[in-house]
Amino acid sequence: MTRHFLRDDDLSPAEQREVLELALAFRDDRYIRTPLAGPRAVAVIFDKPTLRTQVSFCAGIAEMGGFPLVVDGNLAQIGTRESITDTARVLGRQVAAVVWRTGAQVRIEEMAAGAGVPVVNALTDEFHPCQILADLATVALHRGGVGALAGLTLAYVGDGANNMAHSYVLGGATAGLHVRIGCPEGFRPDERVVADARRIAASTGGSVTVVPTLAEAVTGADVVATDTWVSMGQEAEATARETPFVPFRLDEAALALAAPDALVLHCLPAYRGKEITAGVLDGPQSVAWDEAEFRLHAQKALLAFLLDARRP
Ligand SMILES: NC(=O)NCCC[C@H](N)C(=O)O
Repeated sequence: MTRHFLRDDDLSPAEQREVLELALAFRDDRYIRTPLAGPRAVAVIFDKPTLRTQVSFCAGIAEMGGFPLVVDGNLAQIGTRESITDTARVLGRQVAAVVWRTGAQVRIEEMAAGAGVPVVNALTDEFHPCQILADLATVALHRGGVGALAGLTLAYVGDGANNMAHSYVLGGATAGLHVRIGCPEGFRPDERVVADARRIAASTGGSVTVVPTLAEAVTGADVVATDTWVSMGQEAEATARETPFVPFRLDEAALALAAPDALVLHCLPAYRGKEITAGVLDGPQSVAWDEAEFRLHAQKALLAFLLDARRP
């Protein structure tokens, strides 16, 4: 059966652990698995800006023996020049897997339905599951392994309605984390995603709570995360998207509420002085640079898992 990674809960808790263990192993030895040797091509398509995601997928695919075929979404115009379904059928006959950064989640669902090869979500408006794998692997590295994740409290503050928040909710629940989202009213996560995550959390021992203040989210947390207040595609609303989030800025006073050794995550790009202060992002508790490195290891682990899962 062809496996896809369109949202965080496409991996079961056991599968997520397997991928995270492999991500840590790839950190120690970049060439332990080369499932794309041949080389086989992987299409890596971007309908939105990218730096980390493009570099980490391309470097990772190359390190696994494959060929990263970057497709500029502006040229391909998927869904406009050609239907998503027709594009999926064409790509599936030519490449080993499809990695796509696009807008609405339904677009990547349509791609997965027609491709016949693994499809990976490299960020949509709704989810950013590859980033959460990198985040979880980073926390595991600093907290004594994948087995140490369950039971930790992760606080995310800022835009609770964006892709990162949704993926923290789902992927965090899968890992058995207690996920606390601190966000303004009007920027809360999708209730359906929260409900799905709570169902998962019931089996992993995790939990999901959405709270209206930064302090309620961050106090005592083991991990504190934030993200831009203006996600890609929301640039026109940038001014309106500032005032409601100011009380949710991750600054030194906010971090002082967390556990004394709390780790700070930021998926980057970061806007110092907006959602996070320079002192926190560049400070001793920040693991944002390990997190950026783990995009590479985690995505290699994911691709290796998905490509293996296809073998009878
Ligand atoms: N490291 C990344 O891939 N960054 C993701 C940026 C997430 C942000 N919420 C956005 O959608 O623009």
